[in-house]
Parts: sequence; C-alpha cells; structure tokens
Amino acid sequence: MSVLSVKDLRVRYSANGPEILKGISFELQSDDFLAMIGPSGAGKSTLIRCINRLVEPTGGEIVLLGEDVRALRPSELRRLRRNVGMIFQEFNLINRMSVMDNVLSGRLGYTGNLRSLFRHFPKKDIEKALYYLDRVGLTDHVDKRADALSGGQRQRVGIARALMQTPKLLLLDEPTSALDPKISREVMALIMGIAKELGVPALCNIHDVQLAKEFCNRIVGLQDGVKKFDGETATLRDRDLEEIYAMEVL
Ligand SMILES: Nc1ncnc2c1ncn2[C@@H]1O[C@H](COP(=O)(O)OP(=O)(O)OP(=O)(O)O)[C@@H](O)[C@H]1O
Repeated sequence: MSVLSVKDLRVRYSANGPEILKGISFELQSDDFLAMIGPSGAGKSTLIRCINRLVEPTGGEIVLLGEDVRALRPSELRRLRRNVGMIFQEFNLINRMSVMDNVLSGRLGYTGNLRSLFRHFPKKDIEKALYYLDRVGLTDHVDKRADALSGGQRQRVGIARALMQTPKLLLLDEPTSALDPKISREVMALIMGIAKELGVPALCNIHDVQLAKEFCNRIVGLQDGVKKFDGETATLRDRDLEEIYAMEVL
C-alpha cells in the first residue's frame, strides 16, 4: 500500500532563483525503508522537508496518508504533522532538559496548551516514554541532562522522541552523519528494527551509500534536483552510482 506518493515535485526557494527540485516523482510503500542518496546539494533535505511542508513546494503533488499535503489548511497540517516522526542529523534536543523531558516533548503536538505550558504529561505518556527509552537502551540515563550524553545516545533520545508521536511515517534527515561508523551502524540497525516492529515506513536521507545498501530495501538517487535511480537496493549497480555522483567526480 502506498503511504506517500510524490508526483512532479518542484521547488524554488525564490521566484528568480534556481529550480532545486526539477520534477521528482516516487512512491513509498507501507513496508519500505527507503534511502534517498545523492551528492551534497542534490536536494535531499529539500525533498524531505516538502513532505510535511517545512518547505513549500512550487509545483507538483504530495499525497501522504491519503491527504493532499499542499492543499491542507494550517490546522489540518498540524494534525498531519503529528503522524510524521522526524529524526535529524543534529538531534535537535534541548540540552538543558532531561532525557525524559526531551522524549516527552514528542507528545506536545497532542497535549493541550495549558498542559504543555506546565509540562504536565498524563501518566500513560510517561509510561510510554519509559517504554521507548528502554527500547532504545537508555533506561539508565532517563534523568540525565541531554548534553551529558554521547552523540549516539543523543540520537537514541531523538528516536524515542519521534516514536512518542505514534508516527505513521518516519522521516530521517542524515540521522548518522554526526556519528562515527560503528555508532552509525548501531543507530541505523535500531531505527530499522523499530520501524519493522511497528510496521512504520521510513524515508531516510543518507550520505553513506554503504549504510543505505546495508539497511534500506529501496534506493532513490538524486542529482542536481533530478531523480537518477529508483529501485530495489539489490538492483543498484556501480554505473548507477557513477551517474548519481557524476557531478562530484567531475
Ligand atoms: N533555505 C534555502 N534557501 C535557499 N536555497 C537553499 C535553502 N536550502 C537549501 N538551499 C539550496 O538548495 C540546494 C539543495 O540543498 P539541500 O540541502 O536540499 O541538498 P542536500 O542534497 O540535502 O545536500 P546535503 O547532503 O549537503 O545536505 C542547495 O543548492 C542549497 O544551497
């Protein structure tokens, strides 16, 4: 089943600026862990940010969970965004807050304004946070400040926070690029395992082609805003990679 359908997606950041995405189309199925690869500046982050309209497309269509994303009003967009868990390169944690509070902040889209103002969360949210903290291996770090953790641990907090939303889609923007190779592999294995367990599809921007091949069942390759490859990981050949990364070689 298609969870996300993107058709002829186009983006310009300014009216007279260059076209950054030049008509991208692809589908994400409910069991996909899809890697978006391509050289720096190809438009991977722009694309992922269009899906929940952190970036406004200039053309094309995005249908997410049956809804036409570009047509949504602000309140409908907020509701749709709750269904999308985002995991970022720089973790985006609040350093002075505890691990637990960072994870609970994943529920803010669901909690009433007054409750979130006083950071008063229902007991079931706290139980859920403890469950996910255990799942990502951070049970012993619940009360620590976020800035007392290593990079890999910080990304685990980011994963637990995204899961608190009960997402129907995970968007991962370079989740491992701030981590060393060993920890990157552990974090990718964790995200893939959880996505499978929960039956949630994922779209992952990733620089490291080796990691993409190891953990993702499908690969889309972008170069300069154009799709150069879209297929099962096993079908990606060296000459496809040469085409995707051609500009870097030159
Ligand atoms: N807010 C913005 N305003 C103007 N141009 C932007 C903006 N964000 C990105 N760009 C430009 O869009 C192009 C694509 O950037 P984007 O970050 O989407 O690529 P990327 O493939 O994710 O690259 P990287 O792997 O380096 O993160 C680049 O030329 C970049 O300079």
